[in-house]
Amino acid sequence: MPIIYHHISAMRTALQTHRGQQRIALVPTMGNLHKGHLELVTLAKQHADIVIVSIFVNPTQFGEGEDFDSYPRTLDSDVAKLTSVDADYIFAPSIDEMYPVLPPPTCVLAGAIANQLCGQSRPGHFDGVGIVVSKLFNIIQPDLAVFGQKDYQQLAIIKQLVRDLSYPIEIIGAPIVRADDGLALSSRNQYLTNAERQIAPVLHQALQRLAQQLATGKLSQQRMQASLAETRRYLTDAGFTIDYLEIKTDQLGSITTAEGSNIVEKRFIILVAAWLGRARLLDNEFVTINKQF
Ligand SMILES: Nc1ncnc2c1ncn2[C@@H]1O[C@H](COP(=O)(O)OP(=O)(O)OP(=O)(O)O)[C@@H](O)[C@H]1O
Ligand SMILES: CC(C)(CO)[C@@H](O)C(=O)[O-]
Ligand code: BAL
Repeated sequence: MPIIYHHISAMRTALQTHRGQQRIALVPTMGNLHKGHLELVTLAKQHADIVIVSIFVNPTQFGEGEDFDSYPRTLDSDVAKLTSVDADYIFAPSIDEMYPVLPPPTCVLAGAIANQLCGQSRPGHFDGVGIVVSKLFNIIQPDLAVFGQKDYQQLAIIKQLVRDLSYPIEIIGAPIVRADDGLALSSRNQYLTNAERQIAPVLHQALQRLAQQLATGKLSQQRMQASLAETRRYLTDAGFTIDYLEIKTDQLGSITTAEGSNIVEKRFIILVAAWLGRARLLDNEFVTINKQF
């Protein structure tokens, strides 16, 4: 069973016996763990000797009117799940422990990459992620940290944070873990009613369909926009309210258009966020253009 620490000083002391001798991995989470989180731990175990899972529902990344109060907090069952994958430590601090002053006057801002996609509909969200992840990195000082590709923008922002603040930490992106019907696992899936849960896999199906359309033939800006518009209609008809459906480079830059309006990139990513009832679902899918085009 993993050892649980609620205080920064005790967590740091425990890690002293490992530091320098064993490779330490951090898996940051907000708890209410599912198979997606457990895969992050399994991946971390493959790259490190000691795995710490942090469980902290971080208030600074929730906006006004968001689900901070109702976010599921399930520490006992999380501990049981982490025992099954052999996690070594759980770091589960209180809000006071993490934030002596709330909101913290110190900011970690990610710039342009954070002002698009999820950052547009959740202003300040990535500032909150930036500060809490910086704090976790400083407290744990891991050799590596694992984040899921489901939250692709978050992963890109954390890679930028590590580069810009010179953290000596390797960042590993873990593939999206899905239910059998293709729905990306997420703690917020439990906000779906039974009827909505039947519809939810359409999100991934729509991404796969769009990816297939875009991967074949010469891809012009017009054809890309038409396929995006058609997919937006398809999702809206299925009952989703689309927050965004966009195509970006793997670094989350804009797609470039050459003369003749053809798309330059041969590999790019489709990203979507869409509401279904009370749940805001995220997903993404990479597209690689078939070689002959
Ligand atoms: N299905 C998944 N596949 C891979 N990684 C995942 C998956 N779901 C969550 N993660 C990763 O787990 C880490 C912790 O995420 P978090 O605790 O917010 O879980 P979540 O299921 O994404 O919850 P939420 O519903 O709040 O988005 C993040 O790095 C996230 O990308
Ligand atoms: C990285 C994280 C644990 C920071 O609170 C959170 O944003 C999440 O669960 O993805
Ligand atoms: N997994 C992302 C955390 C959040 O939605 O706040």
